[in-house]
Amino acid sequence: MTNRLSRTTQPGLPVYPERMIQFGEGNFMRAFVDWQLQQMNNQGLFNGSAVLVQPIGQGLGGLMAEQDNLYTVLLNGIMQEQTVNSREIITSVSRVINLYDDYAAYLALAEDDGLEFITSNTTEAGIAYSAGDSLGDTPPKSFPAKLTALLHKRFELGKKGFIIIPCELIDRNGEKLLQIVQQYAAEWQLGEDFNKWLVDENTFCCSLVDRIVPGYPRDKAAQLEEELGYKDNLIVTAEPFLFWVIEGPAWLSEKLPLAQAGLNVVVTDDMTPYRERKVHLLNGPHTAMVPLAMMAGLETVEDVMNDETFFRFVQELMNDELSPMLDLPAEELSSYSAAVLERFRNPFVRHELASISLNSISKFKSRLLPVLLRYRQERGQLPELMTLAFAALLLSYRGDRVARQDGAEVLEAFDKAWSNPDSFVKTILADESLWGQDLTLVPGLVDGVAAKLQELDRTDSRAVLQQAVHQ
Ligand SMILES: NC(=O)c1ccc[n+]([C@@H]2O[C@H](COP(=O)([O-])OP(=O)(O)OC[C@H]3O[C@@H](n4cnc5c(N)ncnc54)[C@H](O)[C@@H]3O)[C@@H](O)[C@H]2O)c1
Ligand SMILES: O=P(O)(O)OC[C@@H](O)[C@@H](O)[C@H](O)[C@H](O)CO
Repeated sequence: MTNRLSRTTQPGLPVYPERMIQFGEGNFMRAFVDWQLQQMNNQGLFNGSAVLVQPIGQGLGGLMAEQDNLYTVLLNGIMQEQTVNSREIITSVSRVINLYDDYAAYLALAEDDGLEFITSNTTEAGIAYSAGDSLGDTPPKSFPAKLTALLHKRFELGKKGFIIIPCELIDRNGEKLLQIVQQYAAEWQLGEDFNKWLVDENTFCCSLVDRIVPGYPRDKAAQLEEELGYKDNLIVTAEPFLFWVIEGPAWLSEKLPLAQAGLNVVVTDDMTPYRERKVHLLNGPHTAMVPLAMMAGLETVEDVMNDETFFRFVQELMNDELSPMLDLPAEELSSYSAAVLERFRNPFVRHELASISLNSISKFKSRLLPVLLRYRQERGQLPELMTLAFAALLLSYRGDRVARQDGAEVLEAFDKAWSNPDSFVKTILADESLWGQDLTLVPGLVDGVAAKLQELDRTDSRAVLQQAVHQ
């Protein structure tokens, strides 16, 4: 029986003053932001830790406390053809506040002049307005309302504002967060002076994060415990690759010297091209491969990459259909695509297709649909592989071949449309609540998707793919 990871079983680990408030204690943030704080601390460039705020009642705060807020990050993968297998005990988290248990401790963060930064990842669902929240709630329900309460307390104390960098994977996340905070400020009548302080004294940045973080290595936990010599219930596995684009003022690079620490971080005044490249060339292929591969019985991204037919599908999708539609230099797109393929091929992390499949309809809408529509518009024909992936997605939402994971309203819309198979494609493509527009108006789309869907339903996805890709 090995000892649990703690400051007692691992004496002598450094302690840093709190400089960042971080909403979200999930796997991603601990392997991304906190891992980067650690790298800066290791080089004596930051000397700071993050105090984590658990944004919903259920979370990892209890487990973190049991381990004195320590955990191990394992980086496994191949980077620039070199194998990376590293492990590190992360000491850059000071504590986790569960604001449902101790709201006073949360609000007290406003008093600490040492705290300069706020980061967050509350999933795509987190940056949202929730009607009914009020300043007196302990706590308010939504993340932006919780943040507004903290900022208001800070303002009342006459202190300086924060540099706020949300990491949620939604477009223009910093602007959206500020907008909702302003909405609460208006609703709660916090006054003109607060509104002015909010904008003048705080810096809301938009950001884009990129690192594949499969999380806790359930299948290898026992073996790792033996290798590490301690038990750690919060191990996070991640790929070595990382990229963080922060749209913000140039001086931020000095305040938060991530790039100086050798980390792949860009501070820019326009993150748009980076966002499009990542969302369409990494997340897009992820979402496209999921229904086709799951219907063929594959389980992980690595399985897809090791299967010749599926690999060709991914490669041709990226090279022939996605890249030509992106407004970036061809060279940059091809080197990014090559890096993505290398990351997908990572033999050390088990990235489950089922986990990527969560909320696939909204993912298709943002990751693939805009490119499909642009292709149709510019080339006067449908992109074959994207159309095939779209058909496979719609078929997979019949629910009889692979498990569906999506919101109740989405599943209801599909069940209703599938109740009449003859008109299914037309009904579902007409549903503006799913796609933000009536897709039956796109010339040829209903027939194109319906033909592929029938083909997939008649045979199997591998056979259909074999016809579609260039052998
Ligand atoms: N895992 C990856 O490879 C990866 C990579 C890039 C981005 N992301 C994004 O990061 C997010 C979190 O991923 P993870 O792997 O850390 O998951 P996780 O389940 O480990 O953590 C989820 C975190 O989000 C919080 N949360 C969940 N629902 C919320 C809500 N409604 N309001 C406020 N907070 C909420 C939880 O408290 C927790 O801190 C996802 O949305 C994902 O898109 C993940
Ligand atoms: O995390 P999700 O569920 O939004 O999407 C699944 C993957 O596409 C995603 O996690 C990528 O691996 C990640 O965005 C890489 O940075």
